[in-house]
Amino acid sequence: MPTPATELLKSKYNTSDAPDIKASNPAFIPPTQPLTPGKQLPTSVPLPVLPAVESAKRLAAFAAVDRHIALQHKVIGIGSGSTVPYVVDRIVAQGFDANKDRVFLPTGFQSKELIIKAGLTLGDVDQYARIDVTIDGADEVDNELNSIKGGGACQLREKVLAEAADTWVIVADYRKNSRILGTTWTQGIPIEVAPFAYAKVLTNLSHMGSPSKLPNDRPGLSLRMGKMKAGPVVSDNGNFIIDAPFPVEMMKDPIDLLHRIKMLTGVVEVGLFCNMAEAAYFGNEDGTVLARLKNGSTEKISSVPNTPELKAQV
Ligand SMILES: O=C[C@H](O)[C@H](O)[C@H](O)COP(=O)(O)O
Repeated sequence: MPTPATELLKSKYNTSDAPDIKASNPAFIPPTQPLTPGKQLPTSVPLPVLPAVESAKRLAAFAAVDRHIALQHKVIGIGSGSTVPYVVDRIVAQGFDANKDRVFLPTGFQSKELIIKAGLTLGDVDQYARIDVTIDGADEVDNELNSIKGGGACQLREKVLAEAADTWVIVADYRKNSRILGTTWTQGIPIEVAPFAYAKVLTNLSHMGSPSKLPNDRPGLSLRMGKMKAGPVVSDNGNFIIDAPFPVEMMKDPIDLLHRIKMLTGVVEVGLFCNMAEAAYFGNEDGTVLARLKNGSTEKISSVPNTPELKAQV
């Protein structure tokens, strides 16, 4: 008996008993069935042309899926942020057969919606403690593949799905590629805290050296407040978020900083992800992708199959 999810998934792939969705979906990529590992998707796919930064995100996401999500991977973690929808698009493009026995675990409300809307099978990390691959975005990534995450307040679930994964991969655009964390993501390390403990943790962080003001009168250490909502941002887990910037000397050693912050009672999780990533993919404005690998090597991927030509992007 097919489940509603199977039916939705079938319809995504334009199988014989489903309506032709090509006309209504400009990002539709014809399924390759059966998909064989390493097989390239068909050419001449009508993907929409995107502004440069969005195009860079899409390139990174597509390259990461092509390299890290193979047929044998059945439990897949889907991260959060604006780059991740392209990850889901590329996974969907692997075809019905590739996806029908897979389960997808979200890192928050947004990715849960993405999984459901794509017609993929939703699971959770309490059912699948071991994940084959998790792909996620990041706010900034350094040379050692340490990253700042939590710009969207998802870092707790993101870290659980990163740790549970055999392979954790970062996707981002060129703006996130950095030498020292805190260079471009200046608003601070996102820290999820138990609501009743926030004032105590703010005091602790201040004593640790997080300034209350940044140059040019920008806000420093602070409780993250909602936009279009009176009061603080509340995470998917019902907690508050503190943004804590630190001086560059402290940011140079993110592992030490992570350990010190994590030890503060009331802290639930810290948006510093250290020594976790297998690889990071950065989409560039020129249509290439920079792959930075765990072993310290880098690779320039000069073209990603089935993406609009560079000339179409500029
Ligand atoms: O909490 C949010 C996450 O850590 C995101 O993965 C991160 O903020 C990056 O998001 P984006 O891809 O939109 O820059």
